[in-house]
Amino acid sequence: MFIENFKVESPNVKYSEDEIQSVYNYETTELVHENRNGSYQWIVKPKTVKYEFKTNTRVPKLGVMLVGWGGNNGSTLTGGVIANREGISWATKDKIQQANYFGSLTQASAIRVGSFQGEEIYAPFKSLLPMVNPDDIVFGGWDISKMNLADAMGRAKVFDIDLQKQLRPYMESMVPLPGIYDQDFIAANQEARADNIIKGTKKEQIQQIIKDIKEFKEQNKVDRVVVLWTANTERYSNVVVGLNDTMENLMASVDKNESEISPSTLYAIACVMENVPFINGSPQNTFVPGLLFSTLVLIGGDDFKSGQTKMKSVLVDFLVGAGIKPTSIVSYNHLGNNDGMNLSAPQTFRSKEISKSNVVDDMVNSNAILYEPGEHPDHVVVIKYVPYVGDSKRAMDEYTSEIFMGGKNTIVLHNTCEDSLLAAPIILDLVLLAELSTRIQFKSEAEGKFHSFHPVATILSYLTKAPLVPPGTPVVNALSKQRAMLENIMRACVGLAPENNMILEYK
Ligand SMILES: NC(=O)c1ccc[n+]([C@@H]2O[C@H](COP(=O)([O-])OP(=O)(O)OC[C@H]3O[C@@H](n4cnc5c(N)ncnc54)[C@H](O)[C@@H]3O)[C@@H](O)[C@H]2O)c1
Ligand SMILES: O=P([O-])([O-])O[C@@H]1[C@@H](O)[C@H](O)[C@@H](O)[C@H](O)[C@@H]1O
Repeated sequence: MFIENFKVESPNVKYSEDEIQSVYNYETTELVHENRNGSYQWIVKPKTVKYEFKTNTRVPKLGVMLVGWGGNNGSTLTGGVIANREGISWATKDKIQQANYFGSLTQASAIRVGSFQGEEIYAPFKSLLPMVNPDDIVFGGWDISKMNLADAMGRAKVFDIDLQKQLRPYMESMVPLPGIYDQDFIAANQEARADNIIKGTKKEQIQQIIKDIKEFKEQNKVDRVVVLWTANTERYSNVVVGLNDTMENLMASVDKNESEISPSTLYAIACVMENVPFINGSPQNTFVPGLLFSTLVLIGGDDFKSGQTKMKSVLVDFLVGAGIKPTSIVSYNHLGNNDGMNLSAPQTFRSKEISKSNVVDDMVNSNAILYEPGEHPDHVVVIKYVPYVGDSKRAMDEYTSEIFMGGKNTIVLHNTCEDSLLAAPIILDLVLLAELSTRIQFKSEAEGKFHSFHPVATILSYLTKAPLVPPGTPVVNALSKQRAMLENIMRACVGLAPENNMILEYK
C-alpha cells in the first residue's frame, strides 16, 4: 500500500514550528587488532553512539543557476520543470503525454515505512523531510552561447515538437548570462558557439560571477541560490605545488592570471566566496586541492551518474556480492550531441574516461576472495561521436566473469536513451538535496555543539560517477549502498531506524 505522507510519533522525535529534532542511536562497530593468547586477532566491538539531529523545516525560495544553462541538460531541465509546474501535456505518436519527474530520486522514488495488517507500506521519498518543490525553483545561469533557452531547447532536439511549441513562450525570454570561456580547457570544436563571454582577467571574471549571483538573487527575490555546473567537460587542471595546492596559492594564481586555473574552478571560487553551494556535474577536477581542502561552503560532484555507469555500479555490486568475479568490463557508447562532440577531443575524453573507469574500485577492493591485492578486471571505456543519433546515446557493455569451477559468464547490455532525459532529473535531485543538507545540523554525544555536514557533500554520492569525498574518506560507488546511506541519514533526521530489510516480524 502507498501513503502520501506520515508523522513519526516517538519520544525521540519533536516537531516544532520551524524544526524537526531527533535523537538517533547510531549502531556501528569498533575494530581492534590485538594479541590474544599469543596470536593477533581481529576483534569487532558493536558500538552505539547517540546523535541528535535538527532539521530546519523553513523551505526557502530556491534559485538555481546553471553553468551551461543553454546546453542539452540545462534546457531540458528548465523545460521539464516548467512543463510540470504548468501541467503541460502534449501529443506524441503514441499518446497524450503528461509531464512527470520520472528518474528523480526525490520526486519519483519511494521508501518503506513499515507494514500494516500484513501489508508493506510505502511513501514518497520526499515525504521524509521538507524539501523545495521543484515547481517553485527559479532558474538562471550562464552560457558561452547566447542562444535563448527556447532556441537552445530546439538545438538540443530532446523534447517532442508539440511540447517544445508549448514551452517556447515560457523560455524564449530566458537568456544565459555571459560565461567564462577558455579554449584551452574544452574541445576546439566548441569555439563556434562561444559568442557570449565575460572578458577580462580571471580575477575580474570571478568578480563578475559574484555580481551575477547577487543580482540574480535580488532580482528574483530568492532566499537561497545553488550553482551547478552542467557545462562542457574540461580537461583536468594540472595540480602544482605553489599554483593551486592551497587556497592561498590558488588565489595568488588568480591574481597573477595564471593560465592553468580553469573556468570551472573560477566559477567554484566565486561561489565559495559568495557562500553559495557549487556542484560539479562533469568529471574534471574543478575542486583542485586549494578548494577541496579549504572550502567551508558546500561543494559536490563529480560527473552526473546517469546511465551506463549507474548500471555498472549496480551490476558489479551484484556480481561481486554474489561471489562472482568480473574479469573484463568493456563499456562502449556513441552519441551525437554537443557533449559527445566536446568529448571527441582526447583531453576532454580523458576526464570522462577516468570518472567512468574508477566506479568499480570499491566493489573490487571489497572481496579478497575473488581478487588478489592490486588485481582488477580489465576495464575499457570507449566514447564515439556520431552526429546522426543526437542526444540518443547508445551504450553497449560486455561483462565477462569467472564463475564456479572455471566457468565463464558473459553479460551483454544495450542501452538507448536520450542522455539529457536521464541527466535532468539527477540535476534536480542534486540541487534539492544540496539545499536540504544545508538545513540539517547534528552532533554526537561526544560533541559540544551542533554543526553542519562536512562541506564536501558525500551525501550526494548516489548521483555522481566519481563521488567527491573529504580527504581520507572512503569512496563508495555501489549504487545500493549510496541510496541506503542517503535514505538512512534522512530517516535518522526523523528518528526512524535504517531500513535493514530484515522484516523479522514475518520470519
Ligand atoms: N546524461 C548526460 O547528459 C550526462 C551525464 C553525465 C555528465 N554529463 C555532463 O554534463 C555536461 C553537460 O552535458 P550536456 O549534454 O548538457 O552538454 P551540452 O554541450 O549540450 O551543454 C553544455 C553547455 O555548456 C556551455 N558551456 C561550455 N563551457 C562553458 C563555460 N565555461 N561557461 C558557461 N557555459 C559553458 C556550452 O555552450 C553548452 O551550451 C557535460 O560535461 C557532460 O559530460 C552529462
Ligand atoms: O552516465 P554514463 O551513461 O555512464 O556516461 C555518459 C557517457 O557515456 C556519455 O558518453 C557522456 O556524453 C555523458 O556525459 C555521460 O557521462
